[in-house]
Amino acid sequence: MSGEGLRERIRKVPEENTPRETEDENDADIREPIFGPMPTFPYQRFWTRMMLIFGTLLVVYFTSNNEKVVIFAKQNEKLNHRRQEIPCNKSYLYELTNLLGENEKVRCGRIVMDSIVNVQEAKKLAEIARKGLSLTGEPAGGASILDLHSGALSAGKNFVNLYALNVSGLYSNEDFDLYKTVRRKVHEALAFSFDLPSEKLFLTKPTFFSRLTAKPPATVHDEYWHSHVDKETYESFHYTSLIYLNDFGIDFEGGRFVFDDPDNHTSIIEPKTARVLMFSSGGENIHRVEKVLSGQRFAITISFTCDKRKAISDPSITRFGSSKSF
Ligand SMILES: O=C(O)CCC(=O)C(=O)O
Ligand SMILES: [Fe+2]
Repeated sequence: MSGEGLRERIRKVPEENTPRETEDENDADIREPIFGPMPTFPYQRFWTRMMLIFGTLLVVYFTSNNEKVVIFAKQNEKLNHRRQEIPCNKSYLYELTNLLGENEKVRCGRIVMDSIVNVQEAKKLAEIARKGLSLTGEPAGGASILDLHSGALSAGKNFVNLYALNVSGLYSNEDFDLYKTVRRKVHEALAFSFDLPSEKLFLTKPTFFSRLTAKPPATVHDEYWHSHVDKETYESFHYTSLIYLNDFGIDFEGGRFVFDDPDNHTSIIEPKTARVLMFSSGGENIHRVEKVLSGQRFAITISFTCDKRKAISDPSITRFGSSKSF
């Protein structure tokens, strides 16, 4: 077909009152395909629609917030040693390498161990916490703490010094011995798990019992549910350990421990009596505690540093003889 002829046909004006669609159809009739007929395949319409739907689903998947929740340790399971190794935050790694020397490999991550502290020990620790915390009356709400090292004890919006209260017979020698025994076990387990010589790890402050309730907190400092990095909150921390002293889902509702990881991923630890959670305290372990919805949640935070200058010693009953302020 000559080019002249083709132009002539395209120029052909449709008849008056002919609807637009018809016009196109007419055009299609007149225009002969230059490259031959369009290829077709069986069920073409079906497959085209399927591809459209699939494409839409893909777009929705990649633009949605893609939340992923993993229960790292369930309340009803007993874990010997569950670990997750993660890369250390840069500044944390730098600080630890400076303190430990190039020969020590700094390892970061999280570990849950349900068998290094026994249930009986955890129950005794819970009793120590309850007795001390009850001295200042009904829970004010939010988080209350008792620090046997400094004597700091929550009292409403303030703290009082437990050792200045002169409460005779509150604790026995055995209570302090138990505290030390448990601290040593955690110290050894932590050093072993993070591949560090235990003499390069020191107890540091603050190390404290906590009680969390569903009541509104007395001050913003008692709002325990905010995401944070322990190294930023408590400067001397390099490794954090927590021993849970009662049970999620039995003694209290809510109050699960949550690691907030990149890409909207969260990893959850459900508290259970005698469960030990240990983790590196740098920016690789952003975490929070969910709000307690009912009941009272008890735990003890035992913290460790690799900086000898920040070391503290175990608490002792002799402090009851003195009223030194904290
Ligand atoms: O009680 C817990 O499970 C964690 C508390 C905590 O993150 C903290 O005291 O820094
Ligand atoms: Fe924390």
